[in-house]
Amino acid sequence: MFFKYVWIYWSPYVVIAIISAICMMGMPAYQIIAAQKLGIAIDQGGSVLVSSAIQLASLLPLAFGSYLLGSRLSARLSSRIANDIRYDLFVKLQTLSQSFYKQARSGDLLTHFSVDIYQIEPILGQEMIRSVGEMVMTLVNFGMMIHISGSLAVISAIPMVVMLPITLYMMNYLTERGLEAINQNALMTDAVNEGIRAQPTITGYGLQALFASYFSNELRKLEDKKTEAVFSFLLFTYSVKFSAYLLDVWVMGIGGIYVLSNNISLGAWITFFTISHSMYDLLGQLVNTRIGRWLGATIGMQRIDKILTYPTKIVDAVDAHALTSFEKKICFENLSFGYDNAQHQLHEIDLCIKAGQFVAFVGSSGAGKSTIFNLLMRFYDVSDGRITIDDHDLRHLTQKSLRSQMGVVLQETFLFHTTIMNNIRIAKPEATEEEVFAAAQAAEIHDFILSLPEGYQTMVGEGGGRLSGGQRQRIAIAQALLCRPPILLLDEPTSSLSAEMADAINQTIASLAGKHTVIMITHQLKAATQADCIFVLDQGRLVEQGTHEELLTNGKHYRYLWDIQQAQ
Ligand SMILES: Nc1ncnc2c1ncn2[C@@H]1O[C@H](COP(=O)(O)OP(=O)(O)OP(=O)(O)O)[C@@H](O)[C@H]1O
Repeated sequence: MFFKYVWIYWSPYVVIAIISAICMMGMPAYQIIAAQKLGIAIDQGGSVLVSSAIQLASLLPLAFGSYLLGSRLSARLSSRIANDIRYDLFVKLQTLSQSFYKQARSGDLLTHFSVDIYQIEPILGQEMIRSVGEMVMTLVNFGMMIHISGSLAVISAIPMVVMLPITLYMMNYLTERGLEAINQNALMTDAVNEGIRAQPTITGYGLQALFASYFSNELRKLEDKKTEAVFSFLLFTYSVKFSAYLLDVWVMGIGGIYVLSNNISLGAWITFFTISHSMYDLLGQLVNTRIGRWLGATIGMQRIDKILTYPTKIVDAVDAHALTSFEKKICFENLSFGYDNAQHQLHEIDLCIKAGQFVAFVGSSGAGKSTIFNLLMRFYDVSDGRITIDDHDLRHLTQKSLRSQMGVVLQETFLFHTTIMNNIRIAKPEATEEEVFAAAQAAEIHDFILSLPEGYQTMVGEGGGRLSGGQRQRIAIAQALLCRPPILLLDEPTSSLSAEMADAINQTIASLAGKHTVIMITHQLKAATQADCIFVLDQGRLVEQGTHEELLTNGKHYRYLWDIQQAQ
């Protein structure tokens, strides 16, 4: 899996990577030459020492400069590739369905962009190039050892072959421990995230001690997981170091026998030993430093892979066509739906909404109102029956064209930390000022905006915090209206507002009907009294429909809900 991503993200930069790898071989190549010169000096006497030193001194800046250039190129490559992954991850997250977000943990998602990519970044750039360079140099070193004495080189390598399965087993063990530590780190981030978001509730109910204890529990688990991961890694690195020292002793012993039996000269043996020492050094680095980082990167990539390969459940059909307008009606035909196969949340719903109508879906909590909304936006596909828009099955339309016919106002408005002008323009950045003013006028917020000292250039604060709930909601309506959508979907647009503010927004909404098809989901019946048709849901079934007056006279469930709400 890791190499699949190496291939994907490296292929655009192969040339630069090769140049960088070659440059980085400057220093190891210098070390081989230095070892050769030393051997020659021992065998031929001190006379060649001065000329060797002069040659080495002139080579050193070249080798060092080339190494620095390679490092610079590979550092750039690391950041570029890490950003490519971040970008793909971000884009993928934008395409994932609501069902993904219902079960995802935000702390975990944020950890992908920080910890996971942080682990991958050096590996897919510098470390990869260094590792390739070190592997090549290891082979070159071994070739040199064979050149000096083939049999001595083979005997020297025997312990490495023995150690290979142990190393592989330990790598596997390390990966598992590392994955556990990172997953626990994500849980800890999640707890912080929740603690910040739930701050008003925590303070309001005096839950600080409870949350502190919950967080401390998560920290303790993190401490355990990290200790295990770090200790197993240390164990691994020490055993590699131990093996490298053992190999030195092994080569020294075997080499001694070779020299004593005149199989090689002392100078050749010193060259052999210096090269083999530098090869074990390289291998030690490769295994200790690089493999540790490689394992970290593999863990990060495994976690990111889950997102990058997460199936996009709602995809456009191969023969999907674009919906260019909405002129007649939206119909639910014998529609049933369940979030999972075990149970349906909506049962056999039949209804029609004519273009230009103002309709409302009402019902008690859990009746299925938001589910209707999710299906209309095609965040999910129906289980049975179908939804049509101007006689086109939603599943045969492109999602983009379907949603371009809709403007959405959600229960909780999210405003970006920028100006009012930019916030209204969010869905149509190219909108002219006049178009923005017209949308704000229709949402009845234009005059208020002009009354602010900086007018449309007023910064709204993080999450729109400098505006009241009602003002935020009107800006959200202006946002939705800017694209002049034929259909306006409103999800509990007044639920968090005062009665006075809710009445004012309800008047604004009613005034939009006719110009738009307004579909509102609300549990506040008062918000629906002006609707042309109210659909009453109960436990996922459409139990009644009609105008407010008709339902008050003939409806049982509606009348029941109305009486309860009036009594409150
Ligand atoms: N993502 C989901 N996965 C599984 N079940 C869900 C999911 N979302 C909602 N449900 C279930 O579907 C049913 C209808 O929920 P829905 O949110 O549509 O009701 P609602 O009428 O909008 O309620 P409320 O007024 O409280 O928002 C409920 O029983 C709910 O538990």
